[in-house]
Amino acid sequence: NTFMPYEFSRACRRVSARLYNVIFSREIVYTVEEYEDTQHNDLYAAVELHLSDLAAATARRLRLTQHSKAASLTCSLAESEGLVDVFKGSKIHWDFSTIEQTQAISFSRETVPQTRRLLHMRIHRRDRAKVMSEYIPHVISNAKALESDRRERKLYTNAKSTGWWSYRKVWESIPFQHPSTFSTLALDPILKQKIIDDLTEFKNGEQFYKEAGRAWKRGYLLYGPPGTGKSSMIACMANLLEYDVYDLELTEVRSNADLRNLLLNIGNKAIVVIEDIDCTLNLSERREKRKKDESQAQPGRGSEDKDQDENNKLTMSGLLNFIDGLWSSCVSERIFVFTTNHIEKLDAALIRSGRMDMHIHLSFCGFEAFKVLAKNYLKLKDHALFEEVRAVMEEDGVCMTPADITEVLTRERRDAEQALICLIEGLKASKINKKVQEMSEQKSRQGKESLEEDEVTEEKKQIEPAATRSDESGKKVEAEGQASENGMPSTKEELHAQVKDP
Ligand SMILES: Nc1ncnc2c1ncn2[C@@H]1O[C@H](COP(=O)(O)OP(=O)(O)OP(=O)(O)O)[C@@H](O)[C@H]1O
Ligand SMILES: [Mg+2]
Repeated sequence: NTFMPYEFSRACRRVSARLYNVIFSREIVYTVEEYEDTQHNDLYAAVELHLSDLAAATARRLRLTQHSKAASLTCSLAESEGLVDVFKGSKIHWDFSTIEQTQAISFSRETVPQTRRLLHMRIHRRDRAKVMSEYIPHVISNAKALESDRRERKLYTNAKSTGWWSYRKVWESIPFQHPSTFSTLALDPILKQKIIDDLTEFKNGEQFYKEAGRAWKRGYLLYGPPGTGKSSMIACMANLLEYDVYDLELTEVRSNADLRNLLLNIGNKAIVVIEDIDCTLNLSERREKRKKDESQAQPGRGSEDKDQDENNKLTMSGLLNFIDGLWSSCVSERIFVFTTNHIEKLDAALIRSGRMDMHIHLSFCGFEAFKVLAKNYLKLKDHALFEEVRAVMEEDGVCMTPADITEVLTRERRDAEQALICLIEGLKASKINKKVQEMSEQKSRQGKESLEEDEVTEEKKQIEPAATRSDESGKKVEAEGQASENGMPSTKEELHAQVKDP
């Protein structure tokens, strides 16, 4: 410093370093800094995540981090530590370093940390093009995949919409931790495989949907009696695809605008669920009820608000647009699942292909499905009583839902044989119950018909002269006599007695 001014020595160093690089070194060094000005550099986070596993396996000094939202730990290189990543035959050297900043001045609201973190990538000159065009995109996509694996999945439900102030937070969430997976789901193996294949194809189908010009979304309608595993299957889907679940409670949605707002706040990689759609879909009835409630609550409100009410309603077309309108295509990788116990009650427009692409019927437990339950609940792969279970299950009229069966197996799980005996008894009883139910339904149907006949006769009585009337009533008594001679039991006890002792 005494003999050579600082500026001159710095210029000399620069020139000599450049000359050395040009003449001798074949390396190129890229630096990825955590913050560029005050902006967080996404590439830094991607590289750190990409190198995490490699660092854990090869580096000797590491930093361990647990982010509040991440499910697992992240390993990263410690100060001055390095590693070598190999990509398509090229070696990529990564080193980590930090620079202590004496002062961090920030004019924006974001604060810049005092320590600047840097990752240096050293590559051979000949690999420059390959690294830029292939390696860096590979690092980014790998980091994305890792991030979705590691992040904690959420179960969202729509908050009650009470007015404009609730727009800011339309979904409330808790961590999604349902243990149901396709290996624990009792279902016919062929159907199960078909569903898994369909879901996997959907997840990997970004290119296909783009080329076909379709929005990257798919709809599943799950229908069947209560307790056949519809809700469980949604959990299985979420666990297989690693998507968040948005459980949409339609009864809390006031208008189409609210519904659209909810839709816009759903991220990608999401399963949007509407449970028991047949119960929540009676939109017109619900609307009337709400209007009535509101007018009761505010008696001053009169017809001048009618027009406004018309605009503030949830309609079927609003729901159809929610599923496949233009707005629904804004975010990709989304699955819609509706469940119902009564598919016949649903509007054909709602369940047409394109909205509900796959209709999945979940029904009573078959033998193959039972084997899955026996394995999960009793740890049994085979047993001497299995054949008897199969025989009873295949008998006509035997029907137990997986939920009923899991109840028996849970109760008797300490003694597997006892559990199977109870199950066989339960299956046999279900047959009797079903017959009793059918017969009582038949009887109530007949009762209704005869009531209608009575009404017709009553009307006739009023029209026809008295002489004819006596004839008709005579015939009717005769007909009733025949019905009881046919042996139709009149009380429930009689029905039971007949079924047990035919
Ligand atoms: N297919 C199945 N495999 C394994 N367990 C099942 C299955 N179906 C039902 N269960 C068990 O029964 C319970 C109830 O099932 P679930 O809630 O999935 O039925 P659901 O079809 O959604 O009924 P609902 O129509 O009443 O909503 C679950 O907690 C699960 O333990
Ligand atoms: Mg359910």
